[in-house]
Amino acid sequence: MATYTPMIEQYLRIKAEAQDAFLFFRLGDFYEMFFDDAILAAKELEITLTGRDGGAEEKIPMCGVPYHSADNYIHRLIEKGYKVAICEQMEDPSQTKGMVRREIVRVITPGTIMEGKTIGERTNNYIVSVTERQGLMALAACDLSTGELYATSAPSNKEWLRDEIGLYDPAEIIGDPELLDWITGQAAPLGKPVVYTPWAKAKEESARAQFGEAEWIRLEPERRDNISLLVGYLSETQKRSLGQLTKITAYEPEHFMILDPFTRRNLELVETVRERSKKGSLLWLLDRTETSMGSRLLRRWIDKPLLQKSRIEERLEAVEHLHGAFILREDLRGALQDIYDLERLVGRVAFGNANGRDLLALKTSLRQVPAMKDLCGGSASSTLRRIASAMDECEDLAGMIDAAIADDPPVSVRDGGIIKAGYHERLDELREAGMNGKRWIAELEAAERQATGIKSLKIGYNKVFGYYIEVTKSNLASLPEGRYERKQTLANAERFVTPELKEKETLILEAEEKTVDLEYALFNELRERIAADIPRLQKLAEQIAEIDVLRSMAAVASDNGFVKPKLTDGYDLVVEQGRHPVVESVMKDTAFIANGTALRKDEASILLITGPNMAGKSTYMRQVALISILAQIGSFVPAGKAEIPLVDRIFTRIGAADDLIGGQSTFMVEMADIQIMTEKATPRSLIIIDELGRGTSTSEGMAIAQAVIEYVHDRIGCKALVSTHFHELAHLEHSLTGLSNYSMAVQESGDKVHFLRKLIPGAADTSYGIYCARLAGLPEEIIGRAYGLLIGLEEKGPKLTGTGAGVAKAPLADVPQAKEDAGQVVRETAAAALLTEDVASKEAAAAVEAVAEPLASEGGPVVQLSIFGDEEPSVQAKAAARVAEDPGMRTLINLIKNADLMNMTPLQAMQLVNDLKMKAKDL
Ligand SMILES: Nc1ncnc2c1ncn2[C@@H]1O[C@H](COP(=O)(O)OP(=O)(O)OP(=O)(O)O)[C@@H](O)[C@H]1O
Repeated sequence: MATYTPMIEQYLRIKAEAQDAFLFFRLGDFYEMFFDDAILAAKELEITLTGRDGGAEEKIPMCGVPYHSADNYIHRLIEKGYKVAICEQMEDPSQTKGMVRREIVRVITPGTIMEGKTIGERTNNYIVSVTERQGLMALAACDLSTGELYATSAPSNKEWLRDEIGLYDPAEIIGDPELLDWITGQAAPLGKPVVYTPWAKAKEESARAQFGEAEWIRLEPERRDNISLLVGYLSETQKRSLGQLTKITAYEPEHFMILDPFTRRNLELVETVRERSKKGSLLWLLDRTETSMGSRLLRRWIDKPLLQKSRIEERLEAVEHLHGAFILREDLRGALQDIYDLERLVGRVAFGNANGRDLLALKTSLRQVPAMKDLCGGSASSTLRRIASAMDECEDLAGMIDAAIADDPPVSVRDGGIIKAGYHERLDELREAGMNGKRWIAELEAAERQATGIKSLKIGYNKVFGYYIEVTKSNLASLPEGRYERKQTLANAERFVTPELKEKETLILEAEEKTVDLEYALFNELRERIAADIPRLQKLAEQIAEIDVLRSMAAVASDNGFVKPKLTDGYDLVVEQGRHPVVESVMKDTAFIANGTALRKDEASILLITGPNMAGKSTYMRQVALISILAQIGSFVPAGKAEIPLVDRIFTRIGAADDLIGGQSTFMVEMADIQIMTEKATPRSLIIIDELGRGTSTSEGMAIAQAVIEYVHDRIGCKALVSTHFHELAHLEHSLTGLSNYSMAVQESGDKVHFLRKLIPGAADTSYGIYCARLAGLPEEIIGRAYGLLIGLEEKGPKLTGTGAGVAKAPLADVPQAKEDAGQVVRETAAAALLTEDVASKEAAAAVEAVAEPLASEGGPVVQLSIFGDEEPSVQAKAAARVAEDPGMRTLINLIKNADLMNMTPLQAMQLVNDLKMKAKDL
């Protein structure tokens, strides 16, 4: 064991308390790091790694950052997902004999950081704690910088937990290790890198004291447990009062529409799928708020659309009035523009790091409240009047700040200049003494100049020598002997002091020191006084945010031609002239084509939408979901008219987010989503599936698509929009009474296709996939070849399926040649497979034939099996005969033959497809 110096021993003792954090160990004007911390920090922060003698033979790795610029380094580490423990000197080294006592004063973690650019102004920064006890899962989400704390719980269900966590987009998650393990293993698209800390130390008593007995006992036991844990973690890391946490906003999950993280991403509610930017999302379109608090609240509303009609209508009522009152909107905007981020200001007041400028910002904000209150109080909206009447103007607090804080206070609270003259008698006296002293010095300077005749003589001040008389070398001869004591020699001047100057200096410096100390004490007193009123300020911040959001929604509605939706308790969703709000807003040169939607219980609750690529299917389906969400957050909607039933959950299965999922195949993800949908959807849900079944072979994909659609129709009975490339599924309209075929209209002219973006009744018969490939700029050679292959395939298949019926219509000059080529390739491939020694290929080829034949003869489902064409029949027939002897093949054939399709449930059909696949694999 190495023996270290006492200081390194002290370091190691303290480091043991903060194993998972960088320990910033204060040594004079630096924070130093040692050992592994130093090696890693030097790399992460790109600072020099040095060594220090620490008593052992080898030097200890060390690096450090200056105390004054530490914040910058701390934020860089936090951004990279590390924690930083700040260890300060707890005693004045000049007054201490031996080693200075040091302690960790705060552990800064990604989820508890209060300031700096790590936390976006208009976004929350949450730490989430998760627990599970006796079949119940609980979650609490806390933003220390704003003082928000949300709590909820539900019967144990990991998907629920994942969805709920997704809403908060936390920077840090603490709690039960098993739950954390599961969450880390999830592919759920959490927005930013998350720090996970298993945590089991609860502080129930502190939590109870923090929120008060009345609030505490109202909470369910599992929520109490969870919050006790969170408070345990916060007090252990923050080591100070958490005065900004004044209330717990508990909520029941079933009061809000459920949107899983994939749906939120697919619908680009708060960020876009590709760039993950706010720009281009629904939030971006809706966010015309003036305050950061408003912006954060709007996001929470989008995250949690309401399910209670009365609450939605309350919001709609306010939006409607603001929509029609341009002047009121503008007046409110004017007032809101001068309101700072009250929530974060209050957070800093509670945390003890608010400065003079923060308090001035608080005062300026509070000064706007009376005008807002008047404007809302006098409006025609009962919702706005209700908010206004509950608003506390906090005039007393604004008055206190106004009386105390100077008009232009410095950033630091320790250097004086922060308190106004006239606020405190003793302070005024001390300032006067200081001023008098300075005046005396000015007079002395004039007198000395006169007495010595040296015009350039001046009296100056520095921290080391205090006040001095400075005389240039050329004038030294004019200085009388005796009275002047030499203190410092410069290149071309000498500095002196006199006894009377020293005496005055003591008086002046004493007065200045006392002034600064008193100012600091007075400032703290005021800050604490305001801290005692935090709940009032937080309530006010909420009301201002709400007005800001309602005003913003009205402005968006007015500028974008939205209308007020009619909410119903019924089933039917009927939209006339609906538009996709974001796509419409970014379209510059062309107009967005509006489309209606009618999903009715007794007519069509499922729309099966076919149509070419690029025709606008995804846009249309997303638009229906967004209109529902907008209506349920209390916003107007982009439509001519809309009747919206309350939707309890929106499921989306849209390919765009697939690239986010690591480790699982697109198809498996699709199936897992569908599985959750079949389990969780209710008749009040809305399902949106884009290109169902596309992740697997055409035949299986189509079978699954049909089975799923039937299940949604027969078992769930909810509203659904399904787009598909499988035009064959159009026949479902005959067997499913609640399904209607629709397609996106296109117009062909010459070899061009025009997308009309209009939803029309009836199914489409082509995909124009290759046409779209050409639009995307693929080389003509590939396009020509693809058309050729397609035509070759079409002519050879047992039945023409899916894509490409329209291809023949495209008059491409090189099609005949391409077709010829394609036929040749197909022939060669089939022949090669059968004639080589590759047994697997031969058998596969024959198996295809063998399976196809009985299916065709029994009129079973049509399968796209056109890869071999009908050349070389004798070779294939021989191979088929050989394979038919195989017992495995026979089982497979029998399975298909005996399948009673008419009496199968959709899930049984899926099971059958799966069994077939397994059996085929074994062959
Ligand atoms: N109603 C509309 N009015 C005007 N332009 C539209 C409309 N709908 C879609 N578009 C434009 O068409 C483009 C393609 O739309 P979308 O992605 O919805 O097509 P799609 O049919 O889903 O295609 P794919 O099957 O290839 O995904 C959009 O990016 C948008 O710019």
